[in-house]
Amino acid sequence: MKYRSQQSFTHAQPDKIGVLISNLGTPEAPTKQALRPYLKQFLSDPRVVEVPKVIWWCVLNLIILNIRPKRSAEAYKTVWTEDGSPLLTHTKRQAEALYERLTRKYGDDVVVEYAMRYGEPSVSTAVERLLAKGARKIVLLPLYPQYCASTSGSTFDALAHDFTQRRWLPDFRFISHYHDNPAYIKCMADKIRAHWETHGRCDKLIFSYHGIPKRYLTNGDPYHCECHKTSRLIAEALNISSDEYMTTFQSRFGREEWLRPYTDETLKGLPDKGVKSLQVVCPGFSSDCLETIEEIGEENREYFMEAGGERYEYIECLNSDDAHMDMLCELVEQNIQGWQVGDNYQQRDQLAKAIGAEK
Ligand SMILES: C=CC1=C(C)c2cc3[nH]c(cc4nc(cc5[nH]c(cc1n2)c(C)c5CCC(=O)O)C(CCC(=O)O)=C4C)c(C)c3C=C
Ligand SMILES: [Fe+2]
Ligand SMILES: [Fe+2]
Repeated sequence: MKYRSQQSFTHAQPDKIGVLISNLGTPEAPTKQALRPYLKQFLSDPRVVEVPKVIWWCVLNLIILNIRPKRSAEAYKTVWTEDGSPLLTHTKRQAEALYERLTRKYGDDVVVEYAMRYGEPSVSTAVERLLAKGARKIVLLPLYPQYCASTSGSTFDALAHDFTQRRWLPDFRFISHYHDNPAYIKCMADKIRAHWETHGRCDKLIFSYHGIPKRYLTNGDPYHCECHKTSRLIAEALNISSDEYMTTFQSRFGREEWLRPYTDETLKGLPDKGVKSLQVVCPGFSSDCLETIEEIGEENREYFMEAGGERYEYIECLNSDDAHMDMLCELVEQNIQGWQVGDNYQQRDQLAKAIGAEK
């Protein structure tokens, strides 16, 4: 059979709403062996690396996959916990917290799953779980506040690809971004304000976002603009002026030019300009992960202090903070408007009886 059927379907099954949250993905373990397949899957995605296929196949397989897994494994070792990868742990907790909130309001008419775009549980695994639980309407929420084709777009591709092999397509909704959602901006501003209340203020606040090749911006990706808009809105909510904060881009990969200013170069240069104390926050990451804990929390701290900085504080991501989970729950609710839960059940059951096809 070319198309997979809905194995679990019976006429007596009410329609449920399936909420699928996702994040980038992470290796199975902080080892060279586990990094290789993870990086291969990730960096083979044409949404991530937009380079002609044959050229990129050679670069990836002959160079990068022979060097990078060892280096990345060392970095992952520094953030790995007893529960595993921080990104996976936070995403799991977020799914649980979201489920708790949604079931409080909608009972068992709503089911929640989480997925990793690269690695496990994959988008297909999560979809299978949602369908098995009776989801007939699916809302996909990639946990990237700012839209980028390489992240949010790629997650959409994975979902769409999964359904190319299924007979029965549910109703879909896709939350492509929430970079200027007032509740998200408030969460970020409150998190920073709470940090100020316990630690006081520094000379500057740095908003550091994951970078992308500059070429993607010039080819029309809205990511750069959305990052700047997020920073501006958070700054407005905090009532700080444009000389009290900066937007920078981190995690450069490869040789081509990425979005500027680069976080590492900026931090190395600030002490000479008289900026001796910094607070750094990463509004583009909904969960702490390698790129925030190790790169911002450790590596960039060293750059700044070695260049003459005196005080450096990293402000954690929203993770599964109550305020963040309330905000994400509200976002999901806004996007399931008009979907009546369990609505088709009775009609379908009556129809099935009428045609004698009851199961
Ligand atoms: C938040 C949005 C992200 C964008 C945009 C993004 C783009 C992007 N990333 C790479 C290459 C790598 N990224 C890696 C890790 C990583 N990236 C994101 C998020 C975005 N990436 C996260 C959340 C993580 C951390 C995952 C974790 O397990 O904690 C890595 C792997 C680590 C390493 O070897 O450095 C690579 C490689 C490219 C090329 C890219 C281009 C658009
Ligand atoms: Fe990345
Ligand atoms: Fe990094």
